[in-house]
Amino acid sequence: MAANVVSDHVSATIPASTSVPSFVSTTAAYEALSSYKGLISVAVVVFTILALEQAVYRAKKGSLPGSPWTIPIIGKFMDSMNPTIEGYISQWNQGPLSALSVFHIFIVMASSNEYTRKIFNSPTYAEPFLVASAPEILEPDNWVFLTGKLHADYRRGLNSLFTRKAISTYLAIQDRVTRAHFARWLADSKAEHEDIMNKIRDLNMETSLRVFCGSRIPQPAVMEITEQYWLITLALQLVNFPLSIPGTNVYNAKQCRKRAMKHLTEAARLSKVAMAAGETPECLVDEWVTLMRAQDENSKGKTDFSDHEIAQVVLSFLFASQDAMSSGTIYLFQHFADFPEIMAKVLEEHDKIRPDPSVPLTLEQMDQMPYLMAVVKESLRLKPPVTMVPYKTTRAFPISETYTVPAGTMLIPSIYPSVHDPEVYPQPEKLIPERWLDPESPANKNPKNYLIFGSGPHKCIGQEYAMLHMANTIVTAAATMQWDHKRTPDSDNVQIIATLFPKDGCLLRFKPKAAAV
Ligand code: HEM
Repeated sequence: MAANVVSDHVSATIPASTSVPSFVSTTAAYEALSSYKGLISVAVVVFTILALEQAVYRAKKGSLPGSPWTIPIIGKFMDSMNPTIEGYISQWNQGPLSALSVFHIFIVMASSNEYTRKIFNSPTYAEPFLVASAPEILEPDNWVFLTGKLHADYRRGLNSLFTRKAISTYLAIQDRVTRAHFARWLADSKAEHEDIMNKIRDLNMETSLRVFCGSRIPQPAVMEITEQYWLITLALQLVNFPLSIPGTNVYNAKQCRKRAMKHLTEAARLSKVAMAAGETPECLVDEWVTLMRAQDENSKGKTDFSDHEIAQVVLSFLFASQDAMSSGTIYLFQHFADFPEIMAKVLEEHDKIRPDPSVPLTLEQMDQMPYLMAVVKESLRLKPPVTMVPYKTTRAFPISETYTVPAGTMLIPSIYPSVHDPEVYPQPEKLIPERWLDPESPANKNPKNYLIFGSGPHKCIGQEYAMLHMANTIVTAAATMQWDHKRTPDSDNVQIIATLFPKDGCLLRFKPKAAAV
């Protein structure tokens, strides 16, 4: 019926002079109108969806600053493909909380210290939300995905791996591995300056694997994991094709994880055999197995870790540390070269404590080098490896008096603004290690701003180990080698590959030190 009405109307509008027979023109017009009508219907549906998208975004955004509209469908996808620190700063400058959306994922970013800390410390409302592909990469039952009491209990079982006593035994391993890498850097040193990104990544990976697994993991396995780990870093970018199909970053990372897990599980098995045979513990896994053997049912936390679980924990440590440690170490090398007066002061302090640089440093000696530790702390502050940590709300989160973050929102506490706050760190863009030496300085009076390692129940478990590893690496490098930095217009610019790196990769040239052993 309706069709007739339309066709009558259309035929009436066909000019009488047309040479086309009227029944043909009527049918053609009818078809044209039908497809026109179809197009209109599609347009109405699309328009409704887009309007709904804007309405949902605006409803969730509420009073928060941020674009009043979201770019249809993709939101700020293009920005997240190529993140820049300038882009983040402009988002943070919008307010202590601001909104954006990427592919319908509603995101609230916190820039103030107050809100950032509140997110880190509100486990009943928000939990860490690594990248969407993380469960594929690490396996969904990896302990890093646990929450609440389960997480706390599991983590308690791991705390013994990072006590001062444990860390002091790792220093000698770190020393041995880093010196072997320095020797190779010197042997391979060319006339031109070279990008040190890969050198540092390799050094950190081998150090970590030897600290965690000692000789329980054979050298070819160390090399295989070191060579392939980059595949995991690539899959960790905030935006990635989410499915694991051949050729995608997530698929490649998964294959890399499978190979790494095979080696790490075997290392755990060998460690259990060696400890049962009464061998002396020589690495983190050995210490852990020894502790497990000594624990009884009254011990707190989880104590019965299988080979697979041990391997998963080691993998989680690699996952959490490799990029951040590489970022922190690269900037230390760059800062030591760019500020020779700071390097000279570190060496002056060091030479009194360790006159013979061929001997590994002990933890007690590290304790006697406050200036060195201040430089490491300040270098991390200036270029925080982790600028923000994605969390997700598990329920509506009344974060302020005027705004409640909806359940299921990606909520991002940002570290960078807290450690660049000019009230707490005057001249925040300058490397000033001395700010950490005066107990009355605003930096020391406001420890809550130093969020480099997070805060709350998920605070970095490897913080002390990481600081000591980086301090040991840089001071031993400075005591045994010389290097100069080829500065480029990009040396102070930042590229974000999961963590922060100098945009030019940091071009250095190494030489042996005349008096170095
Ligand atoms: C410069 C080096 C490092 C930096 C800047 C860093 C930073 C961080 C940050 C910001 C977090 C999130 C904290 C939170 O959500 O509150 C974190 C978590 C974590 N980090 Fe680190 N980290 C570093 C090195 C390491 C190392 C060496 C290890 C292990 C040996 C490690 C293991 C972990 C683990 C397992 C977590 C998750 C803890 C949990 O969920 O309970 N990190 N780290």
